Amino acid sequence: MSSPSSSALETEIFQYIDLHQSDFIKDLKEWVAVESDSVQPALRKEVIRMMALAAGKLAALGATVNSVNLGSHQLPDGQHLPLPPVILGELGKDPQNPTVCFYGHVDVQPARKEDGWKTDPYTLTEIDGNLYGRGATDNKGPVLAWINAVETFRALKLAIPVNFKFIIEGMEEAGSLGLEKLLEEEKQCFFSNVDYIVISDNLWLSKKKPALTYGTRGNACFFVEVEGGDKDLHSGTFGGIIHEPLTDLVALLDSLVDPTGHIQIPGIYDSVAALTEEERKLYESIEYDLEEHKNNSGVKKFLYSTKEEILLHLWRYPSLSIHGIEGAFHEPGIKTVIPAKVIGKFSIRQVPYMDLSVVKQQVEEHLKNVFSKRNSPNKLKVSMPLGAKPWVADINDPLYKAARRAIKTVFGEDPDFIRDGSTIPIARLFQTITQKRVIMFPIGAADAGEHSQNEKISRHNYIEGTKVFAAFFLEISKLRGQLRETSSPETNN
Ligand SMILES: C[C@H](N)C(=O)N[C@@H](Cc1c[nH]cn1)C(=O)O
Ligand SMILES: [Zn+2]
Ligand SMILES: [Zn+2]
Repeated sequence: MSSPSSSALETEIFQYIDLHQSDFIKDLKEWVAVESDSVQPALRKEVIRMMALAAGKLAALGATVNSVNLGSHQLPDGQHLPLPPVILGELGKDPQNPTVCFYGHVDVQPARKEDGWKTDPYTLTEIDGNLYGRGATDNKGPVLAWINAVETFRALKLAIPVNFKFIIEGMEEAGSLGLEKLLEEEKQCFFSNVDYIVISDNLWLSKKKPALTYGTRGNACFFVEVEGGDKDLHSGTFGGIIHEPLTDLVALLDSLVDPTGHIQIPGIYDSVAALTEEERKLYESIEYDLEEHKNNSGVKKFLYSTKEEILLHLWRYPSLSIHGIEGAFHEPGIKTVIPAKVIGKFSIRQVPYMDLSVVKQQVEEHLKNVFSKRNSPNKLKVSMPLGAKPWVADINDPLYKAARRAIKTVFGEDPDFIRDGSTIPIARLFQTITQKRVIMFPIGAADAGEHSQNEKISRHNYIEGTKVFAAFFLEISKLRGQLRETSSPETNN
């Protein structure tokens, strides 16, 4: 065991991390090579293979690993698919030490080279200090950064100042299927001695300035199905004499949001929390480069032109996005067909205090109303296959202070305290079911390209991210006593 003074200890740890960069990148390359896409059923076996790889990595670290079988789930076509196991890992059981549980996911969004990737999405490739590959930031890189930090303590034979627990899943991108039930089952067991849950699955607001996240939006995902006859038809033979399902669907989708981004569903904004003066001030002090964000997105113009309006509309107002149409012809070239059945897919990112069941009812009523005015004989079906609630934390929590100090040590500046427009479905459930406080500690930069082509993590963010987690462990150990004294989390809306 080595017991140098705190800053000497940090130096020793950071030097080790710098010297082992290539090993850490090699591990990320191995993980990115697995096409663990949880969205496409045909790739489920790859997700399961990825879970085994992650379990092996934790076991090699010395952790006790339990891969919990979650059974199977049914797809809309009736097919049953096995759910990947959830990994529950544990390392260290010193009752004097705080216990921190890290949550992450190792499934990814779909990616194909033909979508416009510069490099093969499943071959981690370094170009100009950036490591390109699907899952590099979302979320394999951050999961490995946490593991690398633990590994560093072990390799240096340092006393680890915290007990670790890990919960790693493989269905986050598909809505964390099966995880809620597991939390219910484990709240008195695996989670009973956990002091905090840490998630590193979102982004900074800037390319360079680190951030800590204290809120995310929820997401209500909808399918709207319009069905005509039982088969596709020739548009020359039937075009002009029938009510076309896709025409109905386009009208329905068009009724959802106006060109200014305002959602057209009656009542949808009724429960949105009013903006407080304190909040507005917080927004004013955040460093945010609108032009940089625009460049990251590749679009020419945003719907709003000031920093405050943009942040408000990303973080604390709802938004509606249309994602796709199943059943519509989408290949290159011409096909003069009238599809028999089409399913529109859209989602509403919701915020406190919107209620998911009310949102569902408002959407259904609105779509039925628009549809009824078309006098179409086609069949309309509306469903909400996924509903995740928003999450908000208290930035005065001691763990946020510890994270802030770790960031200052590694990056030399204080973080921005931000919210995030995206959703981590399990965050809110961790709070409500396990009654544990959750902190979001991102290491990905704003230009990481999550869910997009050419997703990446910079070498800098991956390596400094590993250091910041190691520094965080040391900061957490200084909180001894404070963690359990504070009250349990508020169940925010
Ligand atoms: C922020 C996180 N990395 C992420 O990408 N989450 C997804 C989760 C989700 C929400 N609805 C369906 N899946 C997201 O925000 O889209
Ligand atoms: Zn993610
Ligand atoms: Zn994602």
